Amino acid sequence: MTAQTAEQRDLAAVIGLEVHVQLETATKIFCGCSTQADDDEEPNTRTCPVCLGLPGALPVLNEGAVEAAVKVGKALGSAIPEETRFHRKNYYYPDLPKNFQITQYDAPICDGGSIEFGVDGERRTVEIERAHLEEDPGSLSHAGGSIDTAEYTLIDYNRAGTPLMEIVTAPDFRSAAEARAFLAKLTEVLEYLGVFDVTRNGSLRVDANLSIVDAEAIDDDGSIPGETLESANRTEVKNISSHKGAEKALAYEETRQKNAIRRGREVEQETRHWDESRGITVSMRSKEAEKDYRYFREADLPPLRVSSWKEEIDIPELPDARRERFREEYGLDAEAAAKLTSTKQVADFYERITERFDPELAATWVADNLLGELHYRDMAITDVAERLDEFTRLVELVDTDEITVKNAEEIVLRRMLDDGLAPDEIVDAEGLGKTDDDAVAAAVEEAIEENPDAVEDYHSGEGGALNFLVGQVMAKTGGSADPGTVNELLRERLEE
Ligand SMILES: Nc1ncnc2c1ncn2[C@@H]1O[C@H](COP(=O)(O)OP(=O)(O)OP(=O)(O)O)[C@@H](O)[C@H]1O
Ligand SMILES: [Mg+2]
Ligand SMILES: [Mg+2]
Repeated sequence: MTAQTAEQRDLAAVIGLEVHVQLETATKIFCGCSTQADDDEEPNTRTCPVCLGLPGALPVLNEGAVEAAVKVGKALGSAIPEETRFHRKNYYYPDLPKNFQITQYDAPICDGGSIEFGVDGERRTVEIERAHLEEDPGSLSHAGGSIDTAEYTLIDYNRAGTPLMEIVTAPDFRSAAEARAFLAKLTEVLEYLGVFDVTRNGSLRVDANLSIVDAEAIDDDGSIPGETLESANRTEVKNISSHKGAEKALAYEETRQKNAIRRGREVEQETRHWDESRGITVSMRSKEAEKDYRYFREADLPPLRVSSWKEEIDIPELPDARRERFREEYGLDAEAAAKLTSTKQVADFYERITERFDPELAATWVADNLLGELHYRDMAITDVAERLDEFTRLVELVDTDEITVKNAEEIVLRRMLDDGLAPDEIVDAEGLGKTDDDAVAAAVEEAIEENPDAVEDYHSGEGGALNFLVGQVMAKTGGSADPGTVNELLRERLEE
């Protein structure tokens, strides 16, 4: 093809993701070392002969990791085969002192599946090719921060042996934005399953694959023939640690590869590195082929049968289903249902509140007031999950008309979060208890007596007079009367 025709070609990006997620277990996948890092821990202290790969040390599979993997498989709709096996993937790199990684190859624990997600107001489904269990390697820190310029590198094996799942998608994405929306959905599902902690540093790492094909090669239903996919040279950007990073790296690769093709150059099939600070991908090495890894069976681990056990492993209601149920059962609109199911903890909190109150009142208090105030303070629902009773009491104070909505929102809720006080303490301290009816009626009488001019203005039809009188009554009651009631009482009294 000449450069001329290359320029005229209509090109499309093809993207597939390999997502590595750390599974939340107490101990590592093949030994008893803890997976929980202390903030101030020293490197290479949470280790033992197994995760250091010392000769003769034998792995023992962690049941908790298998259970978490089965949950992931059930959520993805994967087939979970009768028998699954472990393999050694051989490579020489200091993050794995054994010089091989225990992983899965031809019999992964999860086979196939799919995930549905929304992007730009549309629903998309992406196929999952497989999801397998493996051990996390150690972590490397490159002096100066960048792998391609560092003078030396330090190794920490505390992470080595953390249970990982590699979830591999089909090359079904057509844009970087789609890939990012998928990652958000996947994270949400994993969090609902309770097998994953998104706040943990490095708990999700993405390898992003991208190639460019002729737009004509894409069938009407959006699928791409296998031979087109195979013949397209793809790059794999390794080890991206955020959703946003994955989107940016893919957008960069798309532009870079399209430019190369339009200039008549061939794209190298290679592994690249995402340089976050420079916002570019850089070449690391040519892409290793499967044969380079010399996969063979891990003889130290027997084949694993989960066939009967897997039936006993339950998963919770997943985000889409819960969203739908919230709309039907509680009559919420799409926006409120989405907010209230954004995490499992928020949804659980909301459902506890609805046990006591009208679902709409509960929705306003959780979705608008509570989440809004939490967000403003950089807090999460998990920071208040233990104060459910206090929050229930706050809604009750409003529901039974003991305090005004305004005071509840602007004083009580805010002080609950800022000062950690209980609602009744705040009501007492601030004198927010609504003045009783007699006191309000007395204040109305006083206001009318003291302001004959305003009363006259009211009768001659001046609109502002009533508001003025309401203001007087509110001042007399120290702001604790309900403005609506005051308004009504004044009107009745003036029309007598
Ligand atoms: N033409 C293509 N363009 C973009 N992505 C592709 C293309 N063909 C395959 N892919 C994607 O590349 C990824 C391949 O992942 P897989 O784990 O199977 O192999 P690998 O990357 O060769 O191995 P490794 O796990 O050692 O990195 C999948 O997500 C797949 O969708
Ligand atoms: Mg892979
Ligand atoms: Mg790969």
